[in-house]
Amino acid sequence: MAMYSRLPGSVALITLQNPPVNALSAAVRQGIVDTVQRALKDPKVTSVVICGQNGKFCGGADIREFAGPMLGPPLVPMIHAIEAVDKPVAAAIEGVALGGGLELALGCHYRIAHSKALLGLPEVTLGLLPGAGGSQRLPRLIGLTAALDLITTGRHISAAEALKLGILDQVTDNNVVDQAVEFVRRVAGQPLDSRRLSTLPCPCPPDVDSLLDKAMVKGMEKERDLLTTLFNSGQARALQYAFFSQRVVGKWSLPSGASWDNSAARTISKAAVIGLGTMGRGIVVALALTGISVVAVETQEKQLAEASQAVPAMLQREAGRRSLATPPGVISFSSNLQDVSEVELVIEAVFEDMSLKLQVFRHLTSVCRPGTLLCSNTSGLDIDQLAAVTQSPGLVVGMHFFAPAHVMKLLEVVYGPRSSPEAVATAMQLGKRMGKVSVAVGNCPGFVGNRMLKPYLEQANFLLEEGATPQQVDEALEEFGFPMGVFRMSDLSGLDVGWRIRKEAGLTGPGVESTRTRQGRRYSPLPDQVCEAGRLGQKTGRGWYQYDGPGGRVARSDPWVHIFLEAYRAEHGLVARSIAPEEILERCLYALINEGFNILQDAMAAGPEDIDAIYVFGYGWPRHHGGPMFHAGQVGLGRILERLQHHHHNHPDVPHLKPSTLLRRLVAVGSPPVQTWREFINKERVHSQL
Ligand SMILES: CCC[C@H](O)CC(=O)SCCNC(=O)CCNC(=O)[C@H](O)C(C)(C)COP(=O)([O-])OP(=O)([O-])OC[C@H]1O[C@@H](n2cnc3c(N)ncnc32)[C@H](O)[C@@H]1OP(=O)([O-])[O-]
Repeated sequence: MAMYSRLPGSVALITLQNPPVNALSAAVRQGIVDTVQRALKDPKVTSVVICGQNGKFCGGADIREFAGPMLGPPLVPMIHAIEAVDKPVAAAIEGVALGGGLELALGCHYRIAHSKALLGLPEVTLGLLPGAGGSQRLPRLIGLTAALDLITTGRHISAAEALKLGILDQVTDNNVVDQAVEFVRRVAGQPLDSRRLSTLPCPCPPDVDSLLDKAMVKGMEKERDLLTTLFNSGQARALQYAFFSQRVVGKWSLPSGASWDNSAARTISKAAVIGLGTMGRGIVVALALTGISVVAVETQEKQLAEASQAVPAMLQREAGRRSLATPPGVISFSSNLQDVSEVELVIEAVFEDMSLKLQVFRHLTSVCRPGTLLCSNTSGLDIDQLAAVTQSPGLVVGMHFFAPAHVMKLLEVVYGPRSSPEAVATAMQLGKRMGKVSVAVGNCPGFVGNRMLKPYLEQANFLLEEGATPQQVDEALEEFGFPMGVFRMSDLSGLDVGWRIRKEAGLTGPGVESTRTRQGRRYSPLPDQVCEAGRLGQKTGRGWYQYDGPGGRVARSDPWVHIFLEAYRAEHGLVARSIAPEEILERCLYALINEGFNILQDAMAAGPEDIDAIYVFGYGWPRHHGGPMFHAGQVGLGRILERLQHHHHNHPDVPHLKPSTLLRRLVAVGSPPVQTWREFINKERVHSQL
């Protein structure tokens, strides 16, 4: 909707009304068309101001409408009509003017913004282009180079930057509507031709040839054709899904019925971090950046001395990167666990070893005030076991950060069977304050992300046994869109991490027989043998690849690995075959997706959006493929099921390839869209089908 009012002094005010961001829904567009007409017809009105309700100008086209048929007046002619009005029209921009919101403002003759407003054309992040004249008006206003930067990056810019670029006519710290009204009163009666951006020539740099000039003449038509193509593309659907899944996960719910809207979070102002290795340091920085006072504890003196040098430098760098003032003096370092007695929340980030973590939790529960939340940054250990040694098991949750913790956006908040809704709500809210995408997940080995990673890694190793090279596997995955294939990623994270976990699980180590079947299923000892050869990845300069030296970054193919793989295959009587990239993708990705279905079935994630957000924000899953579960829907659930059956038939000793019951059930009911799975799963659970 849009509200019309006449202000004293012949100014018409049009207020967009569509909470929370005044997106340009069909009703809003209709409202704008009607109210602009009214202002035009009213002879007493000499100028018009368009603003948005509740401190937000406009968040753009209504993304929720993209999935359905186009209803109501289209955006492009509506904006053209505003530009053609012969009374001055100004946009009063508060909060945001993004996408179609900025395009609407560019159709107005003047733009006045509040100093805190953000502007941008983020369509590219949704797989679209600024298709309501933005790709045409912005270059005409600020030149090709600056416009291309904004359109291709989709970045949000401050009002100050927008003023400098020439997008805005005025920036104010005061009431923006009042300023805009005063502005249009002042300019009423002045000629408007030079303010109609779509009619202006484009200020091109001298080296742009005449071809481009011609292209600009047909720009509006080209924009429309390209937008139509993009609207129908799978990538745009995936990117729009990713936008919403990021928001859906914030509305968490637990099987107990506790959820974001019925559980109160505590606001934390004082926290402690125990253990100042790589993860602990990152967590300290992430907390400090939100203005929380942090007691950073490390019992090993050498590590403490190093951390107290490194952490302030990290904090300063990260604050600079985010254009924030470094919060002064919020971190205190200590070697004494006793010093955490006054904090409201503790995050334990010691070495991933259950007995050590248990020891820390026993200590914490005796040192901390009653009511202190105790969190563990474990990447897969049992939260319930940790809770069991404390006085208040309800106040224990997992906070699984991803390295580097001050940079990576994902946070898995792990609830155990005894975690209280308040503890989950507090951890979720704290994550949000730290700028993370927090996802609530159940307590199972590896939680969600690492649990799904296991079958993925396993398939990659089996593919090496069967004839692939690490490069071939990585290339197939990188071609799909991962920034790094599985072997390059493993080299980066360190091969000893998984090795230690396999040793603890009794899968390898002294006394374990070196066969390719362990604990009743196919097992590849390849990664263990690479570690036994002292090759732990980038940190040792050798792993699945070779590097220039320890800590080297550039992966190069290593003849040692090829000789090693040949010898391994010969020893086990395996005949190498040529493996197509399609098989590599199917085996790695479908095994991972299948585990995703198992996780949904086990209620360890509330819905497919949770899994997809985890993979996009924590594991480099290409955003333009939406996430593993969304991708499954796009490939077709029937096809995924059929291929899993095929691979399981060929490898019956690999349980991860056995299609999950949930996948079968979804195919049986006609493969409904991913957005409906949550409801389907809940119903199936009620009827005990899962
Ligand atoms: C022909 C067309 C061409 C045109 O060029 C195409 C476009 O304009 S493409 C569009 C280009 N525009 C963009 O890409 C801007 C996308 N939006 C954003 O970047 C952020 O939402 C914004 C910065 C505006 C606010 O951030 P914040 O304060 O952290 O708040 P938040 O993020 O949590 O959102 C609050 C609620 O608003 C909802 N919602 C938001 N925007 C839209 C929308 N356009 N539509 C519908 N809904 C939208 C959001 O889902 C959430 O809903 P819920 O049910 O409460 O979960």
